[in-house]
Amino acid sequence: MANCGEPETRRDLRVFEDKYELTTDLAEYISQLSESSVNDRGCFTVALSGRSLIRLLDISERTYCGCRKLSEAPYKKTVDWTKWYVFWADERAVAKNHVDSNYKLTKDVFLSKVSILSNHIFSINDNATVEDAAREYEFTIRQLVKVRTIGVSESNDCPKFDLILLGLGPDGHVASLFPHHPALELREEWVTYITDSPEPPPERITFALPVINSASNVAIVAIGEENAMAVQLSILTDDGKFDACSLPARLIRPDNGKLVWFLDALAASALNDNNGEPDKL
Ligand SMILES: O=C(O)[C@H](O)[C@@H](O)[C@H](O)[C@H](O)COP(=O)(O)O
Repeated sequence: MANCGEPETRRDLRVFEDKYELTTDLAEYISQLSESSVNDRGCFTVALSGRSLIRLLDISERTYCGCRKLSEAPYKKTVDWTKWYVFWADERAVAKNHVDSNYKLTKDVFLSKVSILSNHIFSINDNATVEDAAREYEFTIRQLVKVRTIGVSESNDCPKFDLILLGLGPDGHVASLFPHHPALELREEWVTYITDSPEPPPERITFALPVINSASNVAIVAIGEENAMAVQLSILTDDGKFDACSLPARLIRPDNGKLVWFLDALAASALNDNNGEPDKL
């Protein structure tokens, strides 16, 4: 069995009535981290995952009084977007204009609405093979660590992103790190690639675990009942009988950073089963 030990972690559990309240708090959380990173380091390095997490940044299908989005007031003016550096914690190996592209989704619903400098947005090379794209992406990140645009971990030479935003799959996958996948065991690579994703498309690049766990802040955002079991199994404490490789989200334990779970009530609905009342906002 792979070495999937589980060190203690600083974790904050935020549960919201619905995805609108979650979106509002997520926007404030990101805005505050941006401000503190820019004050401390002069820039803010953030890595995104795909799908519903990105859509939450620009939730619009229902006007909801009080729902604040990062791409709108007050943040549109208060966030120092020119200091942002944007990366992807995982990306599908498809063309940038392909419907499955996390870059395309992020550009359409978020990047096109805020003034982040285009040369501060680091997407993968969609003309390369998935293997070369992963290698090139790691090389780009290594260059930015050298000049300290991206910080470096105190405990290893890994990049220390200011924030890594992750979604959660019903099988407990985060980024493109899937249950029992050899990619979970990588310790030297910062960025790796897979060609057998159980979810389409099969070819993806993804940050390796040590990079995610070297971040200053990691947020896992999960909504909907379909994620309730994965949330419960990721958060509940147990006596180590649990093979954590079967649920990659359990392996998200920032070494010197902070983990925050953003959950709507449906995604948190199974937490009561084991641990009693979760923290409720
Ligand atoms: O590119 C991807 O597929 C994502 O980065 C992946 O890790 C996603 O975050 C989860 O699959 C959750 O996706 P949903 O939130 O849409 O269920």
